[in-house]
Amino acid sequence: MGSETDFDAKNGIVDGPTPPHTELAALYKQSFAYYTFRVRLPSTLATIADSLVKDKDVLLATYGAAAEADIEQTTKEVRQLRDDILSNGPLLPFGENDSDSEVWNAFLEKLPKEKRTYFSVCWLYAECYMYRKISSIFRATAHLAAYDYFSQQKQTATKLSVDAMLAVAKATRHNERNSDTFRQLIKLNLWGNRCDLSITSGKQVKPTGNAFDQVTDLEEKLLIDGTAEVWKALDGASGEGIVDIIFDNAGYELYTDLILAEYIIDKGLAAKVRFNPKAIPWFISDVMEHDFHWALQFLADHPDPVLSEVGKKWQRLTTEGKFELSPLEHFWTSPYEFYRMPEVNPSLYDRLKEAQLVIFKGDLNYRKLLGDFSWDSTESFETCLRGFRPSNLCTLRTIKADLICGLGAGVADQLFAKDKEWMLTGEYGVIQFASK
Ligand SMILES: O=P(O)(O)OC[C@H]1O[C@](O)(CO)[C@@H](O)[C@@H]1O
Repeated sequence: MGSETDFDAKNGIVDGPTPPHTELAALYKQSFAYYTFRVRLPSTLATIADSLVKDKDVLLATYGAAAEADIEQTTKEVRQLRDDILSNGPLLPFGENDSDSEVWNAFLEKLPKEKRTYFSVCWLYAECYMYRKISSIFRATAHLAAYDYFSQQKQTATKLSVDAMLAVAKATRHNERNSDTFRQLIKLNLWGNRCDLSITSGKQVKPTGNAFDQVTDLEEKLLIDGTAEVWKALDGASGEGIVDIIFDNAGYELYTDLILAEYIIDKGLAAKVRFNPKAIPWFISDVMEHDFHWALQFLADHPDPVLSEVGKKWQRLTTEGKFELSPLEHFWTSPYEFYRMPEVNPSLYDRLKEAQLVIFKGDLNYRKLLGDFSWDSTESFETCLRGFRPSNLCTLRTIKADLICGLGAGVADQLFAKDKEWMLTGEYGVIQFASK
């Protein structure tokens, strides 16, 4: 690879920030997208390839000796993908016949030709493409097609969170139905989104300290607090309804999702909470179906009786259908912004319409709600949703990408004056609500 300057010149990189009211893209050198494609994602890919080499014996023991050639092939292809990104290669159609290939290929086909490379296309599309591409490398093999190459990292993250999980479990067994308790739990859930593995390119972060003290301490970092409206949407309803949670990360965040879901069921705020997992390994730590079941079993088997009781209770709620895993939807792992859901996946949109509240977790879901666009920071959330209003909806997001809306006048400027990287660290958060 040539020098940074050669790369930038060759690929028409613009030396500046993303202009206002523009699609985010790695094309802008001072954007987080540029750093993501130059540094973070190549590092994620290197970790996958290195782990395949390091874990070879374990993989052979699990998938059989015949998997050796697949391990070599996938290692090679993942490294190739890394090189393709570092040389701003093209986004090519998927060759295989998987259920979502057609949707992906139709999407790629509609992109203007000059925009079909990692650094020229919208950041959201390129990053989703990369995770879909990794999945297709493994799916094409005879023995590793079902292998979740992120599962070890997700399980380690869960194990590292046991102290925090136990403290939360002990503090939440005798909750009351009231807006104060709900406020604590929704904020606990919001700050749980700090623990995602993709912002750190896979480096583990152990949640420490008392989670409820943190909720209080972090109050000034919560830039928009729509909790009261969310509570109204739940408390004012019949209790017979459905709440959908569009999952983000496994580990501690998933645990706090389930703590909130348990409260919603136990306090009669809804009859069912439906969880929406990812169909393929996604952004390192996103929850897949097997992560959900693994987490419940991990808790149920835990030697600590409080955690074990929690795990068994959540398994029971799942058996009773009060916790429900929604059918897998490839839409969540497609490149589409959510405002395009009614056209691309009308049945999913209709399903979300059944809910009294839809909770979108995390930074990537926020990017998909807003459509990777440099909105004015004071633009209203409703405007930025571009008509996506299947039901009452809210977003619980710690800020890890350079886009936002709904802030008061001058707030973003003050934050930039304090720290020019304030949008990239997960230090700040928002709870934004839009009614149906
Ligand atoms: O797990 P989350 O909160 O969706 O965050 C996903 C990550 O993906 C990004 O949106 C892009 O890589 C980051 O900003 C963030 O680190």
